[in-house]
Amino acid sequence: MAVQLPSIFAERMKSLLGDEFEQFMKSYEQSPHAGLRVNTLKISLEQFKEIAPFDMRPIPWCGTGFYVPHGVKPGLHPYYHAGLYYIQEPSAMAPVELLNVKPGERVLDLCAAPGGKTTQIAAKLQGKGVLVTNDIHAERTKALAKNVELYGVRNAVVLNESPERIANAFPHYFDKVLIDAPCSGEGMFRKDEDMVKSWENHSVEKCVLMQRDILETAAKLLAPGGTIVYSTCTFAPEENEAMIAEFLNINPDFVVNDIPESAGFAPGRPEWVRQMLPEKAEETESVLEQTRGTARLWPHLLEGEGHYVAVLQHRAESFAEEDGSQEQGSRSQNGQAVSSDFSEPTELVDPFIRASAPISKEERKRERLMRTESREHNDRHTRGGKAQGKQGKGNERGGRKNERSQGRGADQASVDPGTVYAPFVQDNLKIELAGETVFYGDRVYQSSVGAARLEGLKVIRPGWFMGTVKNGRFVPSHPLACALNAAEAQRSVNLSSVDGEAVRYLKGETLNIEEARVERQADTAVKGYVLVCVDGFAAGWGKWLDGVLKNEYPAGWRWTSV
Ligand SMILES: C[S@@+](CC[C@H](N)C(=O)[O-])C[C@H]1O[C@@H](n2cnc3c(N)ncnc32)[C@H](O)[C@@H]1O
Repeated sequence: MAVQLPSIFAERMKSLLGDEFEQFMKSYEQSPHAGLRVNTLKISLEQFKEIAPFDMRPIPWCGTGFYVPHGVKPGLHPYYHAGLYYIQEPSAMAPVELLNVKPGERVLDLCAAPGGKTTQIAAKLQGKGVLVTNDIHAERTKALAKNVELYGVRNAVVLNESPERIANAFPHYFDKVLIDAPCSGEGMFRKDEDMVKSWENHSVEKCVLMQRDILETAAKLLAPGGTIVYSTCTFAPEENEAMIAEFLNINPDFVVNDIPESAGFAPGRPEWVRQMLPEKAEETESVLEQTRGTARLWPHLLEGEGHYVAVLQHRAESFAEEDGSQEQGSRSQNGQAVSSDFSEPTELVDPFIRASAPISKEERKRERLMRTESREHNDRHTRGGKAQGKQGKGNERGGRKNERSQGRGADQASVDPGTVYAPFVQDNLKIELAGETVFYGDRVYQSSVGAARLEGLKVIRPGWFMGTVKNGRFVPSHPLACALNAAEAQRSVNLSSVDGEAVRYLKGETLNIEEARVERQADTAVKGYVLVCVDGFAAGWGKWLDGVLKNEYPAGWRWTSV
């Protein structure tokens, strides 16, 4: 057997699985299955099947998921850099499928880094609605933000917060909440031997404490009638059926939505709670049987690693009974109008006035405050402010106090970002901006939730990062390019993935591109920012001048393999 399993773990599994144990152990002799999920924000499934550079076989529980053969390295293809797919363990695709996200909804991914499930949710939303994605570990939010950006997500807000603080800012706001909980990781032993090593440190007991808190807080974030999907990649009943039974016991306004036993999904095992945790079983007996409708994904019963998923449905009527009104609901919160649908375009004429919904007095005041701060901030820096705040350049903090602590380069011009952003959009893009334009110092974002809602939170990205004001000019960001398609840019150039040109661009090289190759309308000047595409899919910016395409692909993103 390739993987050395901890003996306590093996003994427990033997006692739980009985006759099935031998089959379970045999699964550890096989290699883990590799998968990818097509990013339908950038390419249709049909189109990807036509151009897929490797063999693929469908994953039964995820319409956009495919197994790839062992030895294939999808991360070493230009299409990966163009964000056409996300490399994801097949079982890990199940929770979002079961969350049943629809375009236009408000969705929270509470434990999200590095972002596999966030990018899956984003694809389901198709740019419509709100996606708030969060992780409590600051370091891990870097990968989360990068994946959100690489996959061309326009309507996401990335936070680095505790669930409790998010619940204060977004009470009963979300239609769907995903909790891909921190867990003891037993289901990943075959895929990642480090998980075996860290199993002792991430003891089941420790994880149970975190999961309990997170689940309880998720209930405060959910809108009446909403759905929570709770998932782990562990087998321990304490973290699975027992956790769900405890939640149902404390929250009688929730029920388990049964997951059909198809595609190799096996039912939850309430009897294991009775066997291993008799006190917990006694305390939760009235609801425990519901956990049979949750799902266990077993490595010996399907082609994927070990996972657990529970779908928890809130009964909307119980919310009205408890609160006496629906006022806290997702569509009318505290009298604040929040742009609820990111698909609603704002007028391009003045992208700084949100046209989608009437805004409250308080919100107007906050927006004025944000703009004033932005100006004050730039003024401070032109007078020689302190460079690079504690949070690091990639982080934003909502609100006055935090904005002050941010810090920007002292060389920034005191220009109002609005005066250079709008002309850039008009001259270089063919899109209607959705959501609210938000300024954080010299950085400009389009936000699906707006600035007021984020006040005081540790915000990594308040929205789609459009660009930065540098020396009085607007410089478009890489994430802006990633989320565009060729038709949305005034100028684009196409590079082929097979003749080496795309890889040279991804490595950061300057390319010679003759004028005729720059796609544009007859009346558009050829000189300027060009959206660089790989086989037609946006990968980054270049700046064209006199037959030379200056490479704007960011250093930290470059292709480093030979
Ligand atoms: C299983 S991983 C998430 C994987 C991710 N959903 C994906 O698909 O890529 C669990 C994550 O929960 C985060 N986490 C741990 N405790 C948390 C808490 N109290 N609140 C929010 N996130 C937490 C961890 O930092 C970790 O990144």
